[in-house]
Amino acid sequence: MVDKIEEQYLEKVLEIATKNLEQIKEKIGANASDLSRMNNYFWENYTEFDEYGYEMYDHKQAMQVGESWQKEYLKDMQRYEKMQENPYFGRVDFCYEGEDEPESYYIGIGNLAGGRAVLPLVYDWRAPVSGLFYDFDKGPASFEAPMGTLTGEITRKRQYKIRDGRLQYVVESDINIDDEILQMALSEHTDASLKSIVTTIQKEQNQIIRDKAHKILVVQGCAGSGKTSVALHRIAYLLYHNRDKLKAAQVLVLSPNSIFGDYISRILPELGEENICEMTLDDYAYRELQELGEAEDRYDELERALTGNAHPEAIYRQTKDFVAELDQFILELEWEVVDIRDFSYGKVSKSSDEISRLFYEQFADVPIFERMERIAELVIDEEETLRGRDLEEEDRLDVIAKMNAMYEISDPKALYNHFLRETGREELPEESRVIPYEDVYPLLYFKYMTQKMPKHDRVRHLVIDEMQDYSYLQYRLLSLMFHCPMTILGDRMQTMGEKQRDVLKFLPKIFGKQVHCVEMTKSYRSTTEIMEYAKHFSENGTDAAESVERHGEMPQEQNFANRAAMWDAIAEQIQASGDLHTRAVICLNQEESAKAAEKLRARGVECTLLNKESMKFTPGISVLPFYLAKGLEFDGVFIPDVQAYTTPLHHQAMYINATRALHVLKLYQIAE
Ligand SMILES: Nc1ncnc2c1ncn2[C@@H]1O[C@H](COP(=O)(O)OP(=O)(O)OP(=O)(O)O)[C@@H](O)[C@H]1O
Repeated sequence: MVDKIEEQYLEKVLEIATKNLEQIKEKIGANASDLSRMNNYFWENYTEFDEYGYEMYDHKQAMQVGESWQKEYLKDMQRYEKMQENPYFGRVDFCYEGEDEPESYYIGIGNLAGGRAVLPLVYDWRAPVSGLFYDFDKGPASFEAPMGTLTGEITRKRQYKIRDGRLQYVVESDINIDDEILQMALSEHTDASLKSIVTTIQKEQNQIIRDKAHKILVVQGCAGSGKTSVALHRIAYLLYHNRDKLKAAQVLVLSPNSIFGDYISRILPELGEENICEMTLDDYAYRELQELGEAEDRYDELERALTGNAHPEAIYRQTKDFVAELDQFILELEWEVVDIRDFSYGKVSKSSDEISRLFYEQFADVPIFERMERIAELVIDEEETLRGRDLEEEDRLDVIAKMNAMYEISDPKALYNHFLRETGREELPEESRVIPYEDVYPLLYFKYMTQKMPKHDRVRHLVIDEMQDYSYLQYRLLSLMFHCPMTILGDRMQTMGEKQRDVLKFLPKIFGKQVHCVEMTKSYRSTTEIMEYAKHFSENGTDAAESVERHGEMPQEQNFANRAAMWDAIAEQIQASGDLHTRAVICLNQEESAKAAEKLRARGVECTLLNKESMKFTPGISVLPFYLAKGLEFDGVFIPDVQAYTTPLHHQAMYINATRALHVLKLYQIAE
C-alpha cells in the first residue's frame, strides 16, 4: 500500500520533471536563436551603428542578458535531468501547530513545481522546511521560515533510494537520518572526487551548513568528520539563500594544493551551483613576492623538516613574537628611511618641517612607503587649485616621483635583510633569488606593513581548509587581506609539524569577537578498526574522535627481512585488491615516493606518481608523499617503510596516512 502511494507520487514527480525539462529545452533553443540572430545583426550592421556608441552598448547589454539567461536555463536543464533519475531522497510530514492534518514535504537536490503559483512537489535540500529532515526525529520540531519560527510536530520521516527513476526502497526512519542508509553511503567505494552528502547530512553538520549568525565560523573536527564536505555544502547553502549578494566567483577556497583543488572541484556543480575559486596561499605569496625573488613553498620546508634539516627558526619566524620583532623594527624604520627636505613644485612649496609633520603625524597610520605619495597628492591638489585646472598625468607622476625621492631606501628585501642583520641573524643570500620558506611570510608581512596593500574586496566569503597548517603570521596576513565572512576548518591532530597546532588559541585574538568555534567529533570516513588503530599515532591518542560504527578488516602490520621482499608483498597485495577504486601508496617524502613508484612499476603495477606540481587526482593507484595525501581519501592505503617513521613529525605523518583509508589499511616494515 505504502509503495503504491509512493509509486504514484514518484510517477507524478517524474512526469513534471520531464515536462519541465522539455519546456526548458524549448527556452534554451529559442534563446539560442535570439542570441545568434543578434550576433548576425551585429556583424551585418555594426559599421553603421551610431557614432556615440549607444547602439553598440545596447547590443552588448542584450547579448549579456541573453547569455546569463542561457546559463541559468542550462543549470535548470541539468537539474531536471538529474531529477529524472533521482528526484528526491527524503520526506517529512509536519503538522503545524494548530492544524489537524500534517503536510508532506519531499526533499531533493532542487525545487520542482508544476507551475509558477503551485506548491513544489519537491523542495530543495537547502529550503527552510528541509531543515526539519536533518535536524529532528519524529516528535516536536520547528524550522526558521522567512516569516519567523514555525513550530509543530513531525509525524513521519522517510528515506528513499531512487535510481534511474525507479523506486528501489523506502525506509521509515524514526531516528535522525536512518543509520542503515548512512551505513550504505559510507560503505561505498570512493571516487577521485569528494561527493555530495545531501542525502545523509547529520544534525551537527547541518547546523554548521545553515549557520548564518556568525561572521567567522571555525570548525575543529576530527579526521573524516566531514569538514571539507560541510564547508562546500555550506557554500551551496549560502549561494542558494543569498543569490543577489553572493556569487560563486566571489567565494574563495584556500586549499592545500592543486590535487586537493581538483578533488573538491566537482561537488558544487553536482549540487547545482557553479564552481568557486580555489588557490593555495603559497601560490598567492609567490605571486606577490615575485619582484623580490622566488618564494619557496611549504613542501620545500617540509622536505627539509622530514630529514631533520629545517632552519632553526623555521617555526619561530611564523609566531606572534617574531611578528612583534618585525613590528618594532617597522616602527623605528620611519626615522631611518627618509631624508626630508624642503619641497616646491610650481606655485606650491612645503618646508621640511611641514612635510615632517605630515609624514610623522597626519599620515602616521598610512604604511611608511605610501606616505610620500599621500603628501604628493596634497601638493597636487594645492597646485591644481592655484592653477584652476587639473595637472596632466605626466606632471602628477613627476610630483609623486620627486616626493618619493626623499626615501633613501624602499626595497622590502633590502630592509628585511637590514632587520635580520640588526637582530643578529643571517641575511637572505645575495647570490640566490630563492626566498627560503621561513622568510616568505615575514617578507610578505613586511611588504604589506610598509607599502600599499592590494585590495581583495571581490572575495565575499573565504573558506580556509586545513586551518591547523596556517601559522599565526599567516592568519595575521589573512586578517589584513580579507574582511569578509569566513568558514575556517581543520583538525589540530593533523598538523604537519612536530607539535599539534591549535589555532583556536589565537584566532579570536586576531579576528576578535566575531569568531565562533564549533567542534565535530564523529568520524564518517574510516572503519572503526582503522580509526582506533590511527589513534595510536596521535599525540594524545585518547582524543575525542569516535567513528560511526562500521566494521571492516583489521589494519595489517607486516614485517619483512629485506626491501625486495617488502616490495614484492606490496605489489602483490595491491594487485589483489582490484575491487578497490582508489588506492594509495603513501610515503614519507617525494624521493621515497619516486622510488616506490619505480619499485611498483618494475613489478608490473601501473601507478600514478603525484608530486606538488600535480594538478589531478585520478582513480586507480596513486603513489604520493604524506603531505599531498592530506584532505584526500582512498579505499585502500598501503604504507611502506614504517620503520622509518621515528620523529614526532613522522608520527604526525603516520596519523594523517592512516586516517586517509576508508576500508583497507596495510603497513609494511623491514624488521631490524
Ligand atoms: N553525513 C555524511 N554522510 C555520508 N558521508 C559522509 C557524511 N559526512 C562525511 N561523510 C564522508 O566522510 C568522508 C570524509 O569527509 P571529509 O573529507 O569532508 O572529512 P574531513 O573532516 O574534511 O576529513 P580530513 O580532515 O580527515 O581530511 C567523505 O567520504 C565524506 O563523503
